[in-house]
Amino acid sequence: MTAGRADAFEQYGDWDEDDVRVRPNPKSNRPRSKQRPEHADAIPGLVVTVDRGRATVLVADDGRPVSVDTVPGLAADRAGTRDGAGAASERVRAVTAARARELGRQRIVTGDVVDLVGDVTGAPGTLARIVRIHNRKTLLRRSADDTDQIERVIVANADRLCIVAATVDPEPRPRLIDRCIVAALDAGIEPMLLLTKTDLKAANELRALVEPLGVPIFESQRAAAPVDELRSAIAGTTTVLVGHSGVGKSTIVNLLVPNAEREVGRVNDVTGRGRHTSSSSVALPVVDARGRGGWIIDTPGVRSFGLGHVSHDSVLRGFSDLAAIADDCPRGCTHRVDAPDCELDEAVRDGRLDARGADRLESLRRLFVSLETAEDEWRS
Ligand SMILES: Nc1nc2c(ncn2[C@@H]2O[C@H](COP(=O)(O)OP(=O)(O)OP(=O)(O)O)[C@@H](O)[C@H]2O)c(=O)[nH]1
Ligand SMILES: [Zn+2]
Repeated sequence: MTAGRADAFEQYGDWDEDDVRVRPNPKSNRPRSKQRPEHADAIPGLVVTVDRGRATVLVADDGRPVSVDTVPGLAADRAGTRDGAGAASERVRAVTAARARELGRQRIVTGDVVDLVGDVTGAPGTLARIVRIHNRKTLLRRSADDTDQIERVIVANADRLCIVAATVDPEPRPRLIDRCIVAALDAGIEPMLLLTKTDLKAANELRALVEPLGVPIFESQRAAAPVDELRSAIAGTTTVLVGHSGVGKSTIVNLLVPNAEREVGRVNDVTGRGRHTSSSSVALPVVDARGRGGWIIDTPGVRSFGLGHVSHDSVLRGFSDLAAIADDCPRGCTHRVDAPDCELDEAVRDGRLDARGADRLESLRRLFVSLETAEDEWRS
């Protein structure tokens, strides 16, 4: 690495991860275009999976960025129900790409919007180069464990995190659900909960735990999965699915995207590596009953959420009503149960927080605890 490249890395190597931090980040105001004046002919694409250094990038034939609006045509095409006569923006091809050297160590993840140069035809055996990663709206991250400050990026640009948990078999792990909620809130991603196997056991306990947080809850039974409701919830968004092995995540993905298996095979065909060979995250198009599109991102490799990178404040910010009250807390207040003169306790006493608000506070404090206790893992 030359000195110049090393400097460039010093300066920009981390900007993608800094990008979604809530605290002000002086770097983010720096113009990036100065560093990357070249590649004016680059075209944008959406990274749908990354496998051993090769990204599969969807590129629209009309050169416009692939968005949720592109999904209906794309899904119809892939399902074979359309003859390819869709609007221009719906014509999409998969391009295999590797990162260009100038990206330094910046990681490319599923959900990234990138700029491509080189052979972008997507023809078999071709390889394009990724020269830029667009600013990320959100970045779902985890630490390797709770003491680790180093963040691993999981998925970029997600709007929602759908936590899939079974009411039984495997036993639900409420602390793990909390951890997922915390990771989502920290990333500015809306959490939602999908409780499966409610035909085997009712969801009451888990509901009671999560409802005060205002997290939307869906229930699914063997013969009655809420496919339409989920598709509507996903429409217009990029929704990441996480869950312990065996909870029924694949079952749901296959219901939401009837050709998902084939898709996975097809995506991997593009990389020439066959199907079912990787545990990488994959973005799949979902269309709801009204024809609106969205993406789900299945994350088979995500087994844990180390929260070493998460602060109390970033969790509190997910609760704007409580955060507004906590503005009046004593300096350095931890807002925990034992915090002296916490304004949130005062608000319960003087009625600013009603019974529901008090429940919410209790749940928030439970989330704080998940920042302070050792990590739990999804391991079967
Ligand atoms: N009774 C019942 N069984 C379900 C339900 N959803 C899934 N299952 C069963 O649970 C088992 C696991 O389902 P999968 O969809 O493979 O679970 P997964 O979360 O993808 O697990 P991995 O494939 O190991 O990652 C299968 O035998 C499913 O048939 C449900 O709502 N009710
Ligand atoms: Zn406080």
